Amino acid sequence: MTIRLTPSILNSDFSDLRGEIGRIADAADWVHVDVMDGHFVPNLTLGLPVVERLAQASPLPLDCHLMIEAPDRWAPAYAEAGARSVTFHAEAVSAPLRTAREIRARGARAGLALNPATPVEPYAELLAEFDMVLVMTIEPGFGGQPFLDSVLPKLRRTRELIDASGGELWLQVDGGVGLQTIERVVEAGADTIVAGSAVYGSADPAAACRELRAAGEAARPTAAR
Ligand SMILES: O=C(CO)[C@H](O)[C@H](O)COP(=O)(O)O
Ligand SMILES: [Fe+2]
Repeated sequence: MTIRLTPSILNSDFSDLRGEIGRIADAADWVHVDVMDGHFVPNLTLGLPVVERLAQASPLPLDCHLMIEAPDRWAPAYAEAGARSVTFHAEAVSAPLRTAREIRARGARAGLALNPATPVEPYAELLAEFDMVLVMTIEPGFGGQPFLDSVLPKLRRTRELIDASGGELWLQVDGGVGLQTIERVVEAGADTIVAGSAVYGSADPAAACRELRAAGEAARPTAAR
């Protein structure tokens, strides 16, 4: 298990997204793009036309986190727009298998996101259809919220289910992850780390990425090193 860093541009300068991604290009693995529709979450960010242009302009592959209603209808279009990973919420989707298959058929990785109060067990049998599970460690909608320790048992349980499935799924955490919390999530089994304000709240986002990666690698469970 290696640590993958997928910094979120949610709290970056939206008037210069290409430049903001450029600041982390040498220090991160992917860029996490938070798509919010003002309905599934009480915040509105950006949508398909912006993702399509970013996919062309970004030196890093796009990891799109869809916080939208009706992902059945919209998620495949994000794969077509060039996102290399498309994650939709379990709470919003009607047909998770069909939607995951439609994302994969368009050449992107398919992710399933779980809000803090959503259990993972009902999805255990579906994991083979996905490439990633995203465990939210805040209520989605806004960056800069405090990390919810209460989600850690579910994170551990998700790691167990992924290992038992024999699959190669990535386990992503999103929300309130920074130098103070990364050790906890990596010890609990996360291998793919979203960090928004911890990266773009820093004067040197690339240095913040390198520090986070070092702290994450140091916390990796011994057997995984
Ligand atoms: O999905 C999100 C919010 O819903 C963001 O990815 C997340 O909040 C990142 O920001 P921070 O690290 O500051 O919590
Ligand atoms: Fe996110």
